[in-house]
Amino acid sequence: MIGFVINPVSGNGRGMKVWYEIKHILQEKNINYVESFTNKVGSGTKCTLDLIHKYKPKIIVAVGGDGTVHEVINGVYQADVKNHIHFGYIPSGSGNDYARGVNLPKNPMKALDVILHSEKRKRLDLLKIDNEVAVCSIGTGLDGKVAQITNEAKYKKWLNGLRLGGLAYVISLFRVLFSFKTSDITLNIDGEVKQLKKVWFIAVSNLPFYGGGMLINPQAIPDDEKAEICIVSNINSLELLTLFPLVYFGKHAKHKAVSFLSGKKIEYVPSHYLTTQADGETIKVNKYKIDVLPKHITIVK
Ligand SMILES: Nc1ncnc2c1ncn2[C@@H]1O[C@H](COP(=O)(O)OP(=O)(O)OP(=O)(O)O)[C@@H](O)[C@H]1O
Repeated sequence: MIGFVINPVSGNGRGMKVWYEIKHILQEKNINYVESFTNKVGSGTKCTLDLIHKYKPKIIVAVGGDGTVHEVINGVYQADVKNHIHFGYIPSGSGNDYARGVNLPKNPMKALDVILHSEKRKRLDLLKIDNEVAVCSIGTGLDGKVAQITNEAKYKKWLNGLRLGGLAYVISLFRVLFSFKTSDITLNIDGEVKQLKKVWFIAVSNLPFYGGGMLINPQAIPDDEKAEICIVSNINSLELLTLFPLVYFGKHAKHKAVSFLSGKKIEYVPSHYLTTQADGETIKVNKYKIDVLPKHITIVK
């Protein structure tokens, strides 16, 4: 049996249209499936847990955007089924950082084909912070604030409808950049401590992309049992603006304000509270402590 968790409002309503097309094919092919619809922010995790407990599906599929991927993966994580239930994905959002990062088709019908016919599986690491996991990235600072503003913004909806979801992050960046307060941070990676000054953000990645197509950590590999970390610090807002377009091409690496690190246990203490995003969803954090969970989820490829 295959379990589908559908976010009907993803991609400004595209999720529901995609689901109708998929459902039609599933019925035509006599595939054994169950469905569950998300009804508010965060409900994808509960939908996933309910489907797993009731039906024990072999594959659980998220139909939505990166936020839905995040919620369903958290459901699989909380159900503690490790690699016994496999994760599939049908994109109907607009960010597509997960699909891009693991090389899945962005076309929903081609993605369904993979779920129905592919025997290929891959085990991915996850990033854990407090009791939450992320599959793409966890970012603290400016990117967390940009994600928060974007998720609350009306323009995200209509830009998603035009499949220009990435542009919403650009608009939000301009909205927060000049009022954002950088932070001094004590960073501990696998026991090695660094003092960082005037940090804009720390982006911890399992997959290379975030924010709807920015190649923030080009070296990130999702099954190497470590995270890649990009830190931007010690520049002013105008310099940051010139750096920003380079991130889309992964060309920010040579800039003096950018440093890359990697590790398995990452802990940081900022001088003031900073907003955090996990896979683009704003999360509340008690402790800025990220652990890499090696090969913790199996995906359909
Ligand atoms: N029925 C619902 N009503 C309102 N919000 C919902 C509903 N179901 C899910 N959500 C929330 O919608 C948000 C966005 O979901 P998702 O990321 O899947 O779509 P998207 O934003 O269109 O895609 P992307 O993130 O790839 O651009 C998530 O925070 C999710 O919790």
